[in-house]
Amino acid sequence: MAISRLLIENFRNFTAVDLEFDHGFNFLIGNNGSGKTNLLESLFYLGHGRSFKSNVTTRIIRYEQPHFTLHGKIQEQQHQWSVGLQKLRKDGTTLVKINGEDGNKISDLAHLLPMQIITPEGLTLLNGGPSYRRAFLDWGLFHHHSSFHSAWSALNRLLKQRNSALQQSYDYAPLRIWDIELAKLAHQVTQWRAEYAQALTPAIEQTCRLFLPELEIQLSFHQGWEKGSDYADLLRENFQRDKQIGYTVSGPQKADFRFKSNGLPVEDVLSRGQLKLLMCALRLAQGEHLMQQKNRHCIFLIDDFASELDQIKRALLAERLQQSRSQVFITAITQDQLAQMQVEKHCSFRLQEGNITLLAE
Ligand SMILES: Nc1ncnc2c1ncn2[C@@H]1O[C@H](COP(=O)(O)OP(=O)(O)OP(=O)(O)O)[C@@H](O)[C@H]1O
Repeated sequence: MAISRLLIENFRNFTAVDLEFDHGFNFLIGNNGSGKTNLLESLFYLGHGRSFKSNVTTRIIRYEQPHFTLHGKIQEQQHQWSVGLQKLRKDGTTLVKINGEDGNKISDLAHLLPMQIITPEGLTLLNGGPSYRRAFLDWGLFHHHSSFHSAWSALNRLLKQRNSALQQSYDYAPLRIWDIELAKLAHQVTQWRAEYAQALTPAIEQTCRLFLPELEIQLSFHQGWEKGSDYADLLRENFQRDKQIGYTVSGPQKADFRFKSNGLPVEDVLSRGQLKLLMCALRLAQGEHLMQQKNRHCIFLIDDFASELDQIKRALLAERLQQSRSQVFITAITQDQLAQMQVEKHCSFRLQEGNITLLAE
C-alpha cells in the first residue's frame, strides 16, 4: 500500500500542490512553520477523514477559501485506486470519491489506507487516558475484522441510548431490552480486543527488545469490567449506581491496554526518549502484525523524527522502518537530522512557506 501521488488544494498553507512520492521513504525537510506537519496532516486526513491536529475543519481549510480538496493515487501490488476528499467550509460536509464514484464513506477510505502516525503529541498513547489505548486496539480490529466497525458503532450507539434512558427510568425494566443487545455486543468487542492484544504482544515484545533492551515491558489488557462476569448481569446489578452517577460506569467503554516496566506504569518511570521509542515499537508492531496477518502494508507518518532520540536510536528506528517495507513519510528541520537514515531509495522534498520542491540527490 502506497500513495504514489497527492494533489492538495487549499489545505492549510498549501494553495495547490501536486506531488509524486516514493513507495519507500519520503523526507519532508523545512524550517519551522514551513508546512511539514501540514503535509502529514493532509495524508492523514485522506486516510481518516479527520485531522490529528484539530477538530475544527474551518481551521484546516486555507484561510478565506470555501473548501479544501485532497486527491490521491493509491497503489497496492497490481491494484490502483483514485481517492478524493473534499471538505466544505459552509456546512462542514465531507465528500468522498473512490475511483470516480460518489457516496463512499470515510470508513471506506480508512480501509483502503491503513496508516500509523508518530508525532510528539502521540505520547498520549502512553501517558494519556485509556481512550488512546482503546483506539490503538480498535485500529487493529478495524483492519482485521470486517464486522468490527459495525459492531463497535452499534455498541457506542446503544451505550448513548442507555445513558439517556438511565435519566428517565425509575426502575430497571425499560432498560432490559437495551441491555440484552448491549451485552451481546460488549462481549463480542471485548473478545476481539482480548484476542488482538494477545496476538500483538509477541511483536510488541520483540520490537521493545530491539529498541529498549534495558527494559522489561509488561503488557496487560483490561476489559473494563470484572473478568469472567456476565455483562448483562452486571448492568442489571449496577442499575441504581449507574442511574445515580448518570451514565454506565463499567463496560467495554472503559477497556485499557496497559504497559508497565518493573511493575510501574511506563509513563511514570520511562524517559521521554524511551516513551517515544515504546510508542514507535507499538505502532511498528501493529503495522507488522497487519502485514503478517492480512498481507497489507500500512503507511507510516512520522513528525519530527529526530526529537528525543540519540543517534543510535535514530539508526535503530530507521533500520526497523526499512525492514517493514512500508511507505514512510518523515519530517525533519535539516537534512543532518536524517543522517542516520541510510536508505537506498527515497525522495526528499524541501518545504518553504507552503511551496514544495523535490530535491535532487
Ligand atoms: N488554515 C490555514 N491556512 C493557511 N495557513 C495555515 C492554516 N493553518 C495553519 N497555517 C500555517 O501553517 C504553518 C504551520 O505549518 P506546520 O505546522 O506544517 O509547520 P512545520 O513545518 O511542521 O513547523 P515545525 O517545524 O515548527 O513543527 C504556519 O505558518 C501557519 O500559519
